[in-house]
Amino acid sequence: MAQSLGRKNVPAGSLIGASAPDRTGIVHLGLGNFHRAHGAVHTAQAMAAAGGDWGIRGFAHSSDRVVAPMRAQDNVYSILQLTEHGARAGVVDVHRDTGVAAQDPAAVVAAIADPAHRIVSLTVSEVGYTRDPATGRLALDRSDVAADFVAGSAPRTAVGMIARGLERRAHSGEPVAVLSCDNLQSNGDVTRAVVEEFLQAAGASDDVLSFVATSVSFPNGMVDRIVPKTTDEHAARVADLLGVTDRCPVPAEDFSMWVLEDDFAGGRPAWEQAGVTFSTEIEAYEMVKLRLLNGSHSLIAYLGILAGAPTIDAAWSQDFVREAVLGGIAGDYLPTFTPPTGFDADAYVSELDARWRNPLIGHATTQVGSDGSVKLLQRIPDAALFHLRRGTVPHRLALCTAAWIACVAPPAGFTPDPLSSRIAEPARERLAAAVDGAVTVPDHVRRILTGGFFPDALAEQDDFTARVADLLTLITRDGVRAAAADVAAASR
Ligand SMILES: NC(=O)c1ccc[n+]([C@@H]2O[C@H](COP(=O)([O-])OP(=O)(O)OC[C@H]3O[C@@H](n4cnc5c(N)ncnc54)[C@H](O)[C@@H]3O)[C@@H](O)[C@H]2O)c1
Ligand SMILES: O=P(O)(O)OC[C@@H](O)[C@@H](O)[C@H](O)[C@H](O)CO
Repeated sequence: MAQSLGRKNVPAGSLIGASAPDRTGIVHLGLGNFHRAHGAVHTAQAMAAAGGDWGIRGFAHSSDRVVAPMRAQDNVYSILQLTEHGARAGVVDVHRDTGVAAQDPAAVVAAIADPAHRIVSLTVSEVGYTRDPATGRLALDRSDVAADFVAGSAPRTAVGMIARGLERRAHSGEPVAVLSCDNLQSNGDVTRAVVEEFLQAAGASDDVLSFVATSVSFPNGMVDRIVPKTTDEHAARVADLLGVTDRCPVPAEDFSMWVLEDDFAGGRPAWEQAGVTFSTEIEAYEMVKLRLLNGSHSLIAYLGILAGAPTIDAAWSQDFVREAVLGGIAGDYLPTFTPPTGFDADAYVSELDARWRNPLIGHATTQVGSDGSVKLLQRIPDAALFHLRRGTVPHRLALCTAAWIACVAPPAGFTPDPLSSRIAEPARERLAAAVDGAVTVPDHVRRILTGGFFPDALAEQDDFTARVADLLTLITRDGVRAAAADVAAASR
């Protein structure tokens, strides 16, 4: 049996970038697969190029699924890079300490307050920002959020932990950047807004509010690397390639992109020497990523799930999925924003084609389709409103919405493919309550679209509601291919 991976057992030539020094300069919340394959890798490469005390103190939110195996192997792990031409593996050694936030929230607060830490980075998922879907503001009425307002209580939400950490840090006044690496439009601005809303609701002092306003930066950024969940096959592949056993490897595509606003109040690693782009056009990059990639990803996932496709590449190989997605990119998404300077849409779409086609990635449609009630808010309403306000209906955005409803809140009498039961949807119970007693598909759809799951501005658009209802009717009566065919015909 192969030896276990550990700091003293890193196979020769396999280290990605540099090992971090013992001093930590970054606190990371959301120690999952994406951070380990993205921010951590770019940081290891930046330290190889220019040094720096940028070791990472990483916290998972509530489970020790990643932390326990990482600790057992000195917090090193491997990246299994999966390309169409084969796989290769490398080892990352930048986490100097790991923990579970829910088990020790005081440690998170203390780490954020510690002046040695100059960046607090986040991959807490779209759900972790605890926002109200209808308003986009911090959901003050949620019980977990409200519980965190109580002075002296141990915070449970990510926003509560960040706010309490900054409140304590205000004593030293040391500047720090809070860096969201989640798939949210204007992710830095959103993070600042929810943290400041928290502090105001919790009665923070003017000194604290002023410290956060002037000495804490919240850079916006676009993050991109497809990083699926780890399977036993990935671990076996790593053992073959590296000759050691890794209990928590991370599979990833070889593509990686990170575009950041250069606004780091406490300094930053030399990421510009490690493949990261610094730009003043972040919003445009976010639009490209969140709409063309993520929005399309959701459509591929829900159409695929309804057609019984377990992975993105299996769904993407079906003509009706490709036609709907490519039509959506050209007709529903590209007209809605001005891309960054020099952006080549054809090249970008060709690259997406290759990335989605990659058979080694095995990205589960149900992973991409999970948390749709929160993820779709980034991917559908603003783009849909762009068209609806000009008097046209964005058919593929309506199709994505109908397919999501068919998967997670199916109308009475319709049973979606069994794959749909593997979708983690935090709003499942609230959706079921909203549609309880609905007698027709249009009534079912209206209850969801006006039930606080989407912004009011979209809920008011009767044409959109009607089109979603038409398409959901087709999905339930004639199948998902018939609905996609109807969209194709309507878009000609
Ligand atoms: N996986 C990808 O391909 C990818 C690509 C780009 C961006 N992202 C961003 O990274 C996020 C995480 O993806 P991942 O692949 O690491 O997932 P993951 O399941 O491996 O990790 C998710 C992390 O988020 C934390 N988390 C989950 N719910 C939370 C909550 N309510 N509050 C606070 N923390 C919470 C968990 O503790 C975990 O550490 C995504 O939601 C997305 O915003 C992921
Ligand atoms: O991150 P997830 O797994 O919650 O959602 C899957 C995708 O839509 C998305 O994460 C993409 O894989 C990613 O954004 C690519 O950069």
